[in-house]
Amino acid sequence: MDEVHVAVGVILDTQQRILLTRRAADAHQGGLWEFPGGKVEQGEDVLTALDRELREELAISVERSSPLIEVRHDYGDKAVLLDVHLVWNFSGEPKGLEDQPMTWCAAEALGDYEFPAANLPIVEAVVTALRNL
Ligand SMILES: Nc1nc2c([nH]c(=O)n2[C@H]2C[C@H](O)[C@@H](COP(=O)(O)OP(=O)(O)OP(=O)(O)O)O2)c(=O)[nH]1
Ligand SMILES: [Mg+2]
Repeated sequence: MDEVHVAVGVILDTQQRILLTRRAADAHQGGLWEFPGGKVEQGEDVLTALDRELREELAISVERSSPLIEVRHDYGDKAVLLDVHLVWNFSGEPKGLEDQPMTWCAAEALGDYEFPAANLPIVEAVVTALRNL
């Protein structure tokens, strides 16, 4: 099965809270919370894709980021490579341009949200990264 390359942003505010959005009910892994992002286009650099997706979905643009983790996961109906980056600084005020629910969540509260199965190692990596600041 072809693997879908996805640029994913763990977007932090000044208090190190994390921006979560909820996937549309009819989308793949619908209704679950996610870290914003989307598919890398043919020939596109992952950071370019991340910036483009965050502009499209949230009207923000990435100012400073660092790689966090790469996660491969096969859902059966779809295989993904999540290329996850911490977004330390961004410009603009995030708003759900696709009417997606949105919330800021402290790292220690990530366990209260339902994520797609592929996100488990991401959540662990976020908690570790923020604990070690
Ligand atoms: N953005 C994002 N996608 C995730 C996460 N976890 C996870 O399994 N995925 C999966 C769900 C999807 O199969 C794929 C991302 O695709 P997407 O639907 O966000 O892609 P996109 O924004 O380009 O949207 P579209 O072109 O399909 O409308 O990665 C996550 O935390 N964030
Ligand atoms: Mg998306």
